[in-house]
Amino acid sequence: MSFTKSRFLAVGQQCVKMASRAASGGKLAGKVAVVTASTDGIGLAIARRLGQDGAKVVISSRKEKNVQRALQELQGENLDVTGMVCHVGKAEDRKNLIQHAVDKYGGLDILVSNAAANPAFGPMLDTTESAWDKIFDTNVKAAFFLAKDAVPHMEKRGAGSVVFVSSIGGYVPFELLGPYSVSKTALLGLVKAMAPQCGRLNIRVNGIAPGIIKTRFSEAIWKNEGPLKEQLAQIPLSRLGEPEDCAGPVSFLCSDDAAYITGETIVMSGGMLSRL
Ligand SMILES: NC(=O)c1ccc[n+]([C@@H]2O[C@H](COP(=O)([O-])OP(=O)(O)OC[C@H]3O[C@@H](n4cnc5c(N)ncnc54)[C@H](O)[C@@H]3O)[C@@H](O)[C@H]2O)c1
Repeated sequence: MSFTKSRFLAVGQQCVKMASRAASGGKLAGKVAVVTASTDGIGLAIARRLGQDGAKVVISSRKEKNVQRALQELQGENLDVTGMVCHVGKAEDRKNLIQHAVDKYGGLDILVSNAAANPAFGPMLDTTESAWDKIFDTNVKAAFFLAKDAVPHMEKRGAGSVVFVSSIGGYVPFELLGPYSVSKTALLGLVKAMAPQCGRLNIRVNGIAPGIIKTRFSEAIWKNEGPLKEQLAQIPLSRLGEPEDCAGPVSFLCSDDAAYITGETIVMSGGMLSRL
C-alpha cells in the first residue's frame, strides 16, 4: 500500500473513532489539563485529543498570536479550551499558567510538559555552554519546576497525572542532536525520580518517547526525499508518525485506564527504536 493511501485510511479510521469518543462523553470528562507548547505540532494534537476525550484544556505557547490562532481552531471544534502565553523558562509564566487553570476551571488534574528547545545541531563537541544551558533549562529544569507547581493542586483533587514528552533520542542519542538527546534521557530519569513521592499522593508520573513525527521540528527529514527514504528504511511500520500518534497514548496515560501505571515511558516510533 502506498504511503498516501495508508495515511488516508488512517485518517478515516481516526474520524470514526473521534465520533464514537464524542458520543460516549469522554474518558477525561470533568478533568482539567494544562499542555505546554500546544499551539502547533505534537502539543496541539495532545491538547485537541484531551479536549475530545472530555477534558477542559489550557493551551499555551510563547507567542500570543499563536495562542489566539490555536484557541480559535480548537474552540471552532467545540472543545472547552482556554489559553495564555507561557515561556516555560520563566518561573512567573509557569506559576501564572497553573494558576490560570485553577482560576478558570477550579482545579488541575493533568499536566503535559511538551515544550522543548533545540538550538544546537552538529557534533557533540561543538556544543556551546549557552546552547547547553538553554536546552537543559527548557527541556529539563522547566519541566520539573512546572510539575512541582502543579502537584499541590493535584493533591487537593486527590489524584493527578503528569506526562513528560521525551524522545527515542533519550534512549539512543541522535549523533547530531547530542545535548538535546541527553536532555530527553534526563526526562526518562525525571519520570522515575518523581514517581515514588508523587505516587504516595495518588499522582502518576509517566512519559512518552516519540520517534520521528511529522512536525516542523523534523521537516529537514520529511521534506527531503533522501533523508526520508533513509529513515523509512529503519521504521518497521514504513511511515513517519503523525502528531495524533502521540496524542492517543497521552490521553490513555491521563485516563483511569492507566490507573496502575506510573514511572513508565511509552515509546511510539513505529518500531524504529527496536532497530536502533
Ligand atoms: N517531531 C518529532 O519528531 C519529535 C520526536 C521526539 C520528541 N519530540 C518532542 O515532542 C515535543 C513537541 O515537538 P514538536 O515536534 O511538536 O515540534 P517542536 O519541536 O516545534 O515543539 C517544541 C515546541 O516547544 C516550544 N518551545 C520552545 N521553547 C519554549 C519555551 N521556553 N516555552 C514554551 N514553549 C517553548 C516551541 O515553540 C515549539 O512549539 C518536544 O518536546 C519534542 O522534543 C518531537
